Amino acid sequence: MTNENLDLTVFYEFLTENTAIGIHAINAQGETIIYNEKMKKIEGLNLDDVSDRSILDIFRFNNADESTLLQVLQSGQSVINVKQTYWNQNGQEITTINDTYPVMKDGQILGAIEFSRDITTLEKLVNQPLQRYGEPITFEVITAVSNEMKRVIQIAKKAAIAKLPVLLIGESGTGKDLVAEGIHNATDPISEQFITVYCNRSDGNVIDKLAEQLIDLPASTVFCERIEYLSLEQQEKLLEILEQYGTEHLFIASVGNDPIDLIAENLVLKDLYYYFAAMSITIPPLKERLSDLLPFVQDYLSRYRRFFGSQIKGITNEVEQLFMHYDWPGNLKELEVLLDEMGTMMTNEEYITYDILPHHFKLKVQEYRDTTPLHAEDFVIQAEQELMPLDTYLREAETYYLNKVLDKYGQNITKAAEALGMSRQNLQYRIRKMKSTKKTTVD
Ligand SMILES: Nc1ncnc2c1ncn2[C@@H]1O[C@H](COP(=O)(O)OP(=O)(O)OP(=O)(O)O)[C@@H](O)[C@H]1O
Repeated sequence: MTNENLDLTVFYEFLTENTAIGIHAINAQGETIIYNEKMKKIEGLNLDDVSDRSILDIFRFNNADESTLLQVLQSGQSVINVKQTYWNQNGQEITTINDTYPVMKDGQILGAIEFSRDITTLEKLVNQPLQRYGEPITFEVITAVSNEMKRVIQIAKKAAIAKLPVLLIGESGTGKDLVAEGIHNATDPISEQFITVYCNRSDGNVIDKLAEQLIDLPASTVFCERIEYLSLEQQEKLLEILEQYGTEHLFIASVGNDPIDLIAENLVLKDLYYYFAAMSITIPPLKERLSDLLPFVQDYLSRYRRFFGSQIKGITNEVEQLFMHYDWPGNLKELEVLLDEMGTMMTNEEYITYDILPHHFKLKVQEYRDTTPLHAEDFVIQAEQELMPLDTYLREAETYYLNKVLDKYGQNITKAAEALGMSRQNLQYRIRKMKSTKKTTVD
């Protein structure tokens, strides 16, 4: 067969399905026409047995990807080198770099195609140590303002004293690594080394490597992160290690879901669970302990000021409301990644405003923002709503409006006063009045 007669489609199909780059293509109507294996892996879809693409069309894809494709379809302009960190359908943290191009023929747009490079592992190896606190993790560094988190720290302290095996249970980004390191640093005398075994990035024989490392190792803390990602064979090996070295070293393990469910799904060996279960600590997701959110942001920003000499003071009320209503599937890690991302975009702003939020995050909170104009419903007279005295109504309307304007200008009094057509002093007086009224109402 000559090259001219060769059906290249077969080669293109093979290439698409076997490349290490995620590919998602849509036609001019915005319908998915290519969605390759690697993209399914990146998105965490378990659709091996699905070949019919129409089923893929109804699947809820990552919003930001979808919209970049649609955006490119509309504009005809490529969008390249967009770095994104998000939590996929399996709750795994994924970082990708995406290039999205229009597909043109004879001056007409036929569709758009996105190439997604999965850089999760690289990102973790290179950047995460930098995002760390630059100091050993002790319980004091961990944000624990909520009662739930205070309880976690309380049990973790007991675990450090007892030096018993610990199982940390919690979604991705809830702080299991931090708590494990906190336990290590609270042991007395402190164990020699803190070793993390990354089971979720395992190369298949990570436990064999641990076994080699443990020979001649002085008393240390060994943290096996996300044991449910180990093969059952590797879990058996881990059990053997625990039997052999359990009295010498402190072993801590973590799982991302309810361990009983993981056992039922045959993802975790019952005996391995029993080994750790005596001291299990559940770290609730961020959405169930929202009182940790703002203190975490404040801690983050004060570190940011210290390390980078930045001016940043806080977040505006509007951003705070959005943060408090978003459900944070990636928990504090997602919030931290978001703050990192905004940090790189800020120059000399003092407040994080809605405008600074990255596009992908705006999309996530768009529905809430659209359906819930901030307190605006308070000013609409509804038949069933109890009427308030005029001066209360006017005071609330003033508070609402001043806050909106201050947010718009990143809390800059001079600019906000100018926009409101009043002097700085007048605005400052009104802000003070607003704050004292708020205090009186709360007390
Ligand atoms: N309570 C907290 N206080 C301060 N920082 C936190 C807290 N929880 C999480 N973080 C931040 O989030 C990042 C991720 O947390 P961590 O790696 O401990 O989560 P994890 O539960 O182990 O997630 P995974 O299961 O994905 O490994 C940490 O580097 C830390 O900066």
